[in-house]
Amino acid sequence: MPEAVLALEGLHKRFGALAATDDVSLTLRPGEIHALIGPNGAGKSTLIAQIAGSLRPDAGRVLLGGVDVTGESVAARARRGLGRSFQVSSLAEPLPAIRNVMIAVQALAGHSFRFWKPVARDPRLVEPAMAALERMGLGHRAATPVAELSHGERRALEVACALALRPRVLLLDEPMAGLGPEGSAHLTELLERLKAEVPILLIEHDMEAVFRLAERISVLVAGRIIAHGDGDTIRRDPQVRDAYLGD
Ligand SMILES: Nc1ncnc2c1ncn2[C@@H]1O[C@H](COP(=O)(O)OP(=O)(O)OP(=O)(O)O)[C@@H](O)[C@H]1O
Repeated sequence: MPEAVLALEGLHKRFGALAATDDVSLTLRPGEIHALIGPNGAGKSTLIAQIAGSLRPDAGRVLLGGVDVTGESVAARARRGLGRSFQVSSLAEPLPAIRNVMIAVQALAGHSFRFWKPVARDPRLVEPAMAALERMGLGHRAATPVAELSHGERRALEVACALALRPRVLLLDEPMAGLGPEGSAHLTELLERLKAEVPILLIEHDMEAVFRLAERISVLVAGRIIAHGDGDTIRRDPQVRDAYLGD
């Protein structure tokens, strides 16, 4: 079995008396989508914050490519290849799609871009930004301001911004949120193609997308993983039906 690109080992996080994360362990392997599902308040955001580095666990470890990053900052983890998209859009509305991706590329490259040539024409920014847009089916929308993109195109653009940082692991927080069935089906197709290149930890409420995309699913309820397995195992699990899926 290939080594996990991301591993969570026994993560605990308490807020006062509440165990928001209660001994959570999971792995993400190359080439897979591992979905994390669960009802509102289950602790998904708390868990993501511990993976990304904005929240320190009380106990347990986060490993990226086998390296313990539990004590590292958000920026240090991003430099190690942890890419993420956000539940709330962080795009610059008036700017063309490609400029948003270029800003992400520039952030990765840091200071090396100063005083070289106008940023807007710099091939070191334009080429990787265009490549990321094309991977998300947005090549033809490069020059379009974000404000004119559809909701589905914006979600795809957010993933393109994360991809431009050449992540080894992608953390996607509800990428289907607010998309209709058509938009969700389109993004599902794009993610299906993407997973061969970048393994994805997918936090998602859209169960059709989850069952279609995920090799493995972990179900989080009240801070604990109550079930883990492939789609069929999760669908049939009586505890999961009770706590989350219903009949
Ligand atoms: N900073 C905090 N201080 C105290 N309690 C918190 C804090 N952050 C989260 N919680 C609590 O921890 C629990 C888990 O919350 P969390 O936001 O992680 O769940 P979630 O699964 O992401 O929910 P949703 O799907 O609604 O976003 C909730 O009971 C929440 O009220």
